[in-house]
This record gives sequence, structure tokens and C-alpha cells, in this order.
Amino acid sequence: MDSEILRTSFAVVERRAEFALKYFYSHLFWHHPDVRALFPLDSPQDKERQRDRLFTALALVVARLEGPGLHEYLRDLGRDHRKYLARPEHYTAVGDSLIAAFAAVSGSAWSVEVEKAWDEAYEVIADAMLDGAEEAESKGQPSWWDAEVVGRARHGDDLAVLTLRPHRRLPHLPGQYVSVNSPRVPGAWRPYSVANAPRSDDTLDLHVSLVEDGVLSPELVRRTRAGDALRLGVPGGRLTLRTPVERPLTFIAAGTGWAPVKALLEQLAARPGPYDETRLFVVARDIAHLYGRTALGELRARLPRLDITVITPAPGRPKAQATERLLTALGNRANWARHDVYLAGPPGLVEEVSKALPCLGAVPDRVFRDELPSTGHDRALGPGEWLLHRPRPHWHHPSAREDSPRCPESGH
Ligand SMILES: NC(=O)C1=CN([C@@H]2O[C@H](COP(=O)(O)OP(=O)(O)OC[C@H]3O[C@@H](n4cnc5c(N)ncnc54)[C@H](O)[C@@H]3O)[C@@H](O)[C@H]2O)C=CC1
Repeated sequence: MDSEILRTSFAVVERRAEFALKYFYSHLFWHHPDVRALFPLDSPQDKERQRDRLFTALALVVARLEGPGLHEYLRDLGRDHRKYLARPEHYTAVGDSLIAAFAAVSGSAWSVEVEKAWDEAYEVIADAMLDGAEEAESKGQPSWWDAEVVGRARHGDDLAVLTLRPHRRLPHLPGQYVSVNSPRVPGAWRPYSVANAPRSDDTLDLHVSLVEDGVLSPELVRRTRAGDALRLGVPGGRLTLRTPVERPLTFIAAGTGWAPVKALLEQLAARPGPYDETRLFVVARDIAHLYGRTALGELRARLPRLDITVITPAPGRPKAQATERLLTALGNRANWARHDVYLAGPPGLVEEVSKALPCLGAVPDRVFRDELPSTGHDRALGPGEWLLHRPRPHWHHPSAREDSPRCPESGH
């Protein structure tokens, strides 16, 4: 793949992303009306989110062109796309429309060389995804798992813990997420981290935070009950424990980012080790949202040397103040170069903390975090905004991809 051409030409397309995506979908649905059903876009918000997801995935691919994990990421994506009933001919159709859209928005920046580079790149992408899908098929892995809700606990108005029993065993690693769909919201799949290490009865817990204008979370938090059916996609994600037993660990969990961290701690508790220097930071928007207290008590009993810091904003202060307090608390700790860090929570917090940790001495390659597909947590756009004042998605800003953070003067 010609990375330089791809990167430069994608930067041009990104600047006109909204137009590119409108063109892409119009082209795709005009030439392949049968593909329409794979993209259930019912409301303007859904459209925006679907578009954002597609472009986020493309931006990720372009950012990682030379990185080691790209092939694996694409294979996982292909495995997971079976839940949309994506077939090889759909990949061809999507590729044709994507390249037509890129050409349409690039103006004089589009050339025979650029088109050739994108043709080749798309072939590599589609082949890797189809390989992943084929391998999963050959292993007899289902496109999704049907599951029954067997338990539900509500925490306040906006948080639910659902316990699910898949009809057939769903193998997963602690820290992984699954995408979830309710038959009552067809086509809407959203990722949720599994909140437990694998259990002998194969049940799994999901922590669901309500997004008021969300597509799936209102259904899961407000209407889903024991006995209801849900579908679960192939487990994925890279937030899995990979630290040798002698190395100290730090876990940072914010909001429902507590789910994967809890699963990792359960795994750690079952593994012998001294864990003298292991630290856990739990961040919540207020005391009422510290919904994991019972589990925290149990983990404290199983990992007596675990150093736990719970952080909430000062009374009456906005929830983001907890992030400031977290950054201060992290700054007060030493030995970051020795620690592996596992980080989960809202993308804004994950970004801020990931930038701050290297300044404290942490090794960037040993800060592990999920790159969750967008859950559509951003506020929905009104129809007026859609046409006039749409905020730019974060990936429009080149600094959003800065690799080496600038540390404050006082940084280490
Ligand atoms: N594997 C992972 O990384 C997981 C990530 N999540 C993500 O966590 C979020 C769940 O949200 P809630 O539980 O409602 O959390 P929340 O909205 O209650 O936030 C918890 C704390 O995170 C910080 N925070 C929130 N938004 C921030 C921002 N934009 N910038 C800086 N700090 C911020 C604040 O300190 C806040 O007190 C979702 O975005 C979800 O996608 C959830 C589960 C697993």
C-alpha cells in the first residue's frame, strides 16, 4: 500500500467528510438498493452516527497503515461484520462507492495514482476482513449469540446492570467487549464491555449507562427485563491482561469503564502474585454513581494489597472535575515507568489520561485502552444544526491524532 498517497489524499477527503459520506451512501443505495437493508438509518441521528462510525474506522485504518495491529484489527472487524449479514459482493459494492465518493470530493487532488492507491488499499482491507469472516465461519463461530436476560439491577435512573445467559457458550477474555442488539431495535448494535471474568455458568454482566437520545441504551436501561432476548456479537477489544506477574499494574476506571476493569481484577485475583504495588483508581461523576461498591469490597478481600483510590467531583462541582482530580492523584504517584496501565472510560477521559501518563513517566506502549467503536455518546444534532452548524467530529482535527503529547513545563 502506498501509505504516503493514502494519507495525503485521505486528509483532503476528511476536510469534506460530510459531503463525501452523503455521496457515498447515495451512490451505494442508487447502484445497490439491496444493500440498503444493511444500513438501517432511520433518523438523522442514526445517519450521523453510522457515518461517524464508518469514517472513524477509515481514519483508524489510515492512521495505522504501518502499524503492527492493522491486519488483526481488520480480521476482527470482518469477523464481527457477519452480524450485519455482510457478504463478499457487499464489500465490492461498498468499495466502488467509497472510491467514487473520494474522487467526487477531491477535485484536482484526485489522480490516476491516487485512485490506484485506494483501489489497492481497499482490496487489502476487504481481503483481510473477508479472511477474518471466513476463518470464523470455518471454526463454526456463530455470527452472533442469542442470549436471555436473567437478571437486571437498576442504579438510579440512568444505569442498569444486566445479567445475560447466552444460549450457547460465548468464549471471551476478561476485559473484552461484545456488541449488543435488541430485537426491539433492529440493526442497532452497540459495544459493551463484559463486566466479569468467564464464569462457570457462562453468564455475563453488562453495565449500561443511559444516553438520553441514544438508540439502544434507553431500551436496555428502561425497558429490558428478565426473560427478554438480546443478541451478542463476537467478543473483541485489546484491553486484555498481558502483564507478566512481576510487573506492577495500575487500573484506571471511569464511569461504566469500571466494567472491563472489574473483569481484569477478577482475573488478577485468581492468579497468584504479590501485587504489592498494584493501584486502582475508580472515577465516578458522583457518589450515587459508584455503583460497583459491593464488587470493590469483594475484590479488596481477594486482593488485600490492592491500593484503591476512589475519585468523585467535590459536591456541587461538574462531573469533569473528577478528571482533574484524577490527573492530580496520578501526578502524586511515582514509578510510572515500571507500571503497565489499563485504562477504561469515556473517550474524553481516556484521551486526557493517555496524554498525561507519558508526561509522568509511563511508557506509552504499556498504556492499554480500548478503541471502542463510537457508541453515539455525542449529543444528537437537531435538523437545523445538521444543515448549518454541525460540530466537527473529533477526527477532523489533525491534533486529535498527535502521537507524541506535549507535556507541561512541570512535567517529568
Ligand atoms: N472499555 C472501555 O473503555 C469502556 C468505555 N466506556 C465508555 O464510558 C462511557 C460511560 O459513560 P458514563 O459511565 O456515563 O460516565 P460518566 O459520564 O459518568 O463519566 C465518569 C467520569 O468520567 C469523566 N469524564 C466524562 N466525560 C469526560 C470527558 N468528555 N472528558 C474528560 N473526562 C470525562 C468525568 O470525570 C466523569 O466524572 C461511555 O462513553 C462508554 O463508551 C464504558 C465501558 C467500557
